[in-house]
Amino acid sequence: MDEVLTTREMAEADRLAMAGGASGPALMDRAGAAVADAVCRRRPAGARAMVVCGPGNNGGDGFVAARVLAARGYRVELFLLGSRDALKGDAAQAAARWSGAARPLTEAQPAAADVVVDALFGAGLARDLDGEALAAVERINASGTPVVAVDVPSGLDGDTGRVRGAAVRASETVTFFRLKPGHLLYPGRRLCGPVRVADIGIPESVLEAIRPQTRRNGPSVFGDAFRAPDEEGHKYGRGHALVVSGGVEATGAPRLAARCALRIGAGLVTVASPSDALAVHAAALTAVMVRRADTPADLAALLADRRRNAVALGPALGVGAETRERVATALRSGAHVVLDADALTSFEGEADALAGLVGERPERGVVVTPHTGEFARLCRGRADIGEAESKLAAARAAAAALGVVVVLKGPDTVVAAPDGRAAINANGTPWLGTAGSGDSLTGMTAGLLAQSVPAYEAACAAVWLHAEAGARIGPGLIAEDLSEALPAVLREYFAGQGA
Ligand SMILES: NC(=O)C1=CN([C@@H]2O[C@H](COP(=O)(O)OP(=O)(O)OC[C@H]3O[C@@H](n4cnc5c(N)ncnc54)[C@H](OP(=O)(O)O)[C@@H]3O)[C@@H](O)[C@H]2O)[C@@H](O)CC1
Ligand SMILES: Nc1ncnc2c1ncn2[C@@H]1O[C@H](COP(=O)(O)OP(=O)(O)O)[C@@H](O)[C@H]1O
Ligand SMILES: [K+]
Repeated sequence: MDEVLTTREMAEADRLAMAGGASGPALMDRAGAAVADAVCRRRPAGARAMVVCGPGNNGGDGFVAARVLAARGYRVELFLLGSRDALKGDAAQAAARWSGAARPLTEAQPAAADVVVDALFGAGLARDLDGEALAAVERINASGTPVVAVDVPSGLDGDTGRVRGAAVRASETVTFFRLKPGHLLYPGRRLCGPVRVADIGIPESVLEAIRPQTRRNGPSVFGDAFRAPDEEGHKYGRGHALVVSGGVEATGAPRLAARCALRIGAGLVTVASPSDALAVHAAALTAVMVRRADTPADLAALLADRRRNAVALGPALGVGAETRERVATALRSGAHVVLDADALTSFEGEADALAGLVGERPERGVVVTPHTGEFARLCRGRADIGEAESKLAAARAAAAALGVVVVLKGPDTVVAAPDGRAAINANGTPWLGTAGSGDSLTGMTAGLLAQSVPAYEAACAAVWLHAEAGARIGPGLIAEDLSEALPAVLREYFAGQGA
């Protein structure tokens, strides 16, 4: 159920279902009935339901919902953008079975209704709203009346999560068969409200032909790759993560990362520290080890020991030539690499230089974990990435250009692999927006890479487990809590695998 379909893929699912014997009107009937069910959960029979319909099949779903609601005793008024005669195909058939009036959309007064069904535009939204449609959306949003949106809130682009001119602010959304990217990407996610995915009779088997490349992030994405340790295993079988520290005034971030790397299961974790910070780290760390590394050559010497199989650089490391050299050293070693924060900003506007270094050792995993600001700096000058139509498209383009797994962070973190796979995360909490939260994610990623989880799955697992830990703590969360919340999160995760 975690596949996410683009509007084009959804149309293909529809086509394949019909080629396999499903009928268009039957699909539309189930879609409209699912919308009516949502209205019934919200308001009792007898309530005033206003259905606003557009000129395509989204409007067709609205006609079905109107018919079902009227039959269940609701007082239904239906308003249509355009004329009834202009409706085509399944929508025309659905309209023919609606015995009530279809009044002009300009007359719709949503403030007078108990609930609005928004069936103006769905997957077929082709341009920014204007004129009558725009005015109707503005009236709906000003009314304060609860809204059940059909497929997507009208005006929301289902592929990008962006608003085209204006969009309905829905109380809930009923979509069909699978989620679309716009339900998960902001601002779309907020405009949808809770999203219900209705089964309308499209068989699962259509997915084998469509092979969707996008998923909602969760254990279905990474569960096969991240398993509990083997019964007869030992710490050396769970890898050794190295976290590179900056100077004495910047030791907290790498320590947060190191602790998370250990908590998520790396067998050993070492902080590589410059001399001036050694004593600070030594005093603050117990299970995590400390080794001296003043120069990039020192780092290279530590990484020459191939048992140190994952390295994280960036948190509080400082921006500049020295950090670039450390990044180059890490990328030339045999270790898997996570780059965050200053490690990425040190390549500001030079994504190609970073891609060149990555390309020297294509066999090992590299994950970058920028927030939006770091991403924009790194990709400055790359119009193909900067002007991408969505966060999802931008992360994918960057992953392909850099040859790395990109974790583009935020409330709707996107993880993208160079081969086109992508996952959108949705289990977080705004309480994660706190100092050191990203450093913790970097550490979790390194800890999973150390355990030989492949880069894409490691990134997806780290993002999901980090968000899960954050959501469990919620109000009052500080970054130190994240590592401490992991044991309970991991226990449940492994229990879910039957481990
Ligand atoms: N696929 C499936 O499996 C199933 C799909 N189902 C349903 O079908 C929906 C998709 O239907 P759809 O393709 O007919 O598109 P839809 O969203 O109704 O809009 C197209 C119409 O709007 C118009 N229009 C567009 N933008 C506009 C604008 N800014 N301002 C004004 N007009 C604008 C556009 O006009 P045109 O661009 O041609 O001028 C055209 O007339 C989908 O969301 C789901 O609800 C379900 O029944 C279950 C099975
Ligand atoms: N509103 C939010 N909802 C969910 N997750 C969030 C939200 N804001 C931030 N986060 C998450 O918190 C982390 C913040 O990372 P970052 O900005 O690098 O923090 P820092 O640099 O302080 O460590 C990221 O994993 C991000 O996805
Ligand atoms: K809609």
